[in-house]
Amino acid sequence: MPDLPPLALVLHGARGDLSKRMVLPALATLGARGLLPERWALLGTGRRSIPDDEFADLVRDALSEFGDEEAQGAADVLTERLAYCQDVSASDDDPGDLPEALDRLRGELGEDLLVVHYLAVPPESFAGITRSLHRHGLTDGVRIVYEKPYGTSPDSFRELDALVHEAFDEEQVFRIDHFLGKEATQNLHVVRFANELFGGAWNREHVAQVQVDVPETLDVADRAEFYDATGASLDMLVTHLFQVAATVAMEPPVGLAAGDLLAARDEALARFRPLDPAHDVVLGQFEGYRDLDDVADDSSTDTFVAARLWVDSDRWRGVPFVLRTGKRMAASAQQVTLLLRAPDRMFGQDVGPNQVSVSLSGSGTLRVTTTVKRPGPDLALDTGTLSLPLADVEPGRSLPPYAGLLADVLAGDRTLFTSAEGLAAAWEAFAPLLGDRRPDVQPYAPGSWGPAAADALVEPFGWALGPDDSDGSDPKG
Ligand SMILES: NC(=O)C1=CN([C@@H]2O[C@H](COP(=O)(O)OP(=O)(O)OC[C@H]3O[C@@H](n4cnc5c(N)ncnc54)[C@H](OP(=O)(O)O)[C@@H]3O)[C@@H](O)[C@H]2O)C=CC1
Ligand SMILES: O=C1O[C@H](COP(=O)(O)O)[C@@H](O)[C@H](O)[C@H]1O
Repeated sequence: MPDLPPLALVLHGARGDLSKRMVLPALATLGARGLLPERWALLGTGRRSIPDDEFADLVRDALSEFGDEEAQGAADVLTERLAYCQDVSASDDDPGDLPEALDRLRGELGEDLLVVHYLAVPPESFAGITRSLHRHGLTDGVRIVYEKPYGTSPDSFRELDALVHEAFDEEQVFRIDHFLGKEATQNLHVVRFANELFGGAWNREHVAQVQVDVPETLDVADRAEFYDATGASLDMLVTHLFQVAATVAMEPPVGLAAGDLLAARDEALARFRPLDPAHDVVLGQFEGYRDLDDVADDSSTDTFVAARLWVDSDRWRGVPFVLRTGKRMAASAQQVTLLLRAPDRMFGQDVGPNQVSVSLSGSGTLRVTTTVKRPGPDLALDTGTLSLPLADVEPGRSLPPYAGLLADVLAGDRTLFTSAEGLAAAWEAFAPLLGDRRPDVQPYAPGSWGPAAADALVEPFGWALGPDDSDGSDPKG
C-alpha cells in the first residue's frame, strides 16, 4: 500500500484471547498480502510487562495456533520490529514506557508516523485506557479501535461515549463489529442494490419474515469469566445480530460514498422498536453451564437468545425479524434468510419454502430456494436451490473480516464501523431486556436447538436452518 504513512500499531491486551485468535493473524494476513505500510512496528501492551523476545514468541505461537498457512508464513513481518510496553493506565501519573517507545519509532520510521491504538481488552478497561491516553497527551492525530461490547447498558454506553468524545474526534474512532466486515454481509447490500430481482422483492409486500440465525456449537469454557459477565444477548444480539438486521433493513443510501452506507444503517437502527421481552424474547442456558470453572453456581447468564424484532418503517411494517444465537447448539452456521411470500397451495399441493438466504460464514454463500416443477410427466411441485459460493467469484480469495477492517482503519475508512448514533439506537431497542423485565432463562440440552419456546417466534414458517445446514466449521475450533 504505497500511500500509507509509517505505522505504529499499539495492541492493548496483546496477550489476550482476541489478540491471539484474531488481531495478530489478521495483521499477518495483511503483511502477507502487502497491505501493511512499508515501515511499521507492533507495540503490545499489558498490565504485566514481558520482555520483547517473549512477546515475539507469543506472536509466533499465536500465528501457528490460530493463523492459516498464509498468516503463518508472515510471522517474520510481525516480529521484525516489535516491543512490549506497560499498560498506559496502570498509574494515574505515569504513562509508563509507551510514550518513549512511540517517540523512538517517530525517529526510526518517520515523523508522519500514524499511531493506531487497538483496545483488545475487557470492556471495563476501555474507559481507563481512554482517560490515560488523553491525560498523557497521546491522542493527537491517532486512530483508536474499540472492541465490542461498547458499553454494557444504555447508561454505560453514554458514559463511555462522552469520555471517548472528550479525548477524540469522532473521525478518530473506529468501533469494531466484525460481522459488518464479513464478505457476505457486504454482499447483502451489493446484491440488493445492484440487482432488481433481489432489490424489488426487499420489502413487506414480498417478504413475510426475516431470520438472522447464528447458532454455534462452540463452548465458552476457555473464556467463562468474561462470558458469565456478558451472556449471549450482550455478546451477540445488541451487537452483531442487530447490525446485520440493520444491514438488511436499511433504505437505499443517498449515495455510495463512505458515510452514506453508515448513515443508512444507523437510520435503520433508529427504526428498531424496543424489544418486548414478555412476548418476543426467549433466553436459554445450556445444561451444565453452571458447572464450568469461573461460572457462578446460580448463574442466570443467557447462553442462548432468540428475539422477534419489529422495524417500524414503511418498508418493513408487520414483518418480524427473528434473531437467534446460542452456544453449545446443534450446529454452527451464520445465516440471513428472507422468507418470501408465496401461496400456501398450488395445483392442490403444498408449496415449499421460497427464500433468499445468505450464509455469512467464511467467504459466504448466496442461495435462492424456489418452488419448481418436479421433472417428469406429472405437475408435481418440488423445491430447488441455486447456490453461489462467493469464493467462486474471481479472484476467490477474500480478506478475513478482521483483516479487512484493519485495512479500513489504516485507510481511514469508517463505512463498516459502528457510530455513536447507531449504537445509541441499538441500546434503546435493547434496553427492555435489561433489568426486571428480563425473561427467565430456560434450560436446554447441549447439542440441541435451544429452548423449544423459541420456535413460537418463527411461526408459521419454522426456522430456515435445519439439521443439515451446519456450515461444518466450528468458527473458532
Ligand atoms: N475473544 C473473542 O473471541 C472476542 C473478544 N472480543 C472482545 O475483545 C476484548 C478482549 O477480549 P478477550 O481477548 O477475549 O479477553 P481476554 O481476557 O482474553 O484478554 C484481555 C487482555 O487484556 C489485558 N488487559 C486487561 N486490562 C488491560 C489494560 N488496562 N491494559 C492493557 N491490557 C489489559 C489482559 O492481560 P494482561 O494480564 O496482560 O494485562 C488480557 O490479556 C473484549 O472487549 C471482548 O468483548 C470481541 C470479539 C470476539
Ligand atoms: O464477537 C463474537 O463473535 C464470535 C463469532 O464470530 P465468528 O468469528 O465466528 O464470526 C462469537 O463466538 C463470540 O462469542 C463473540 O464474542
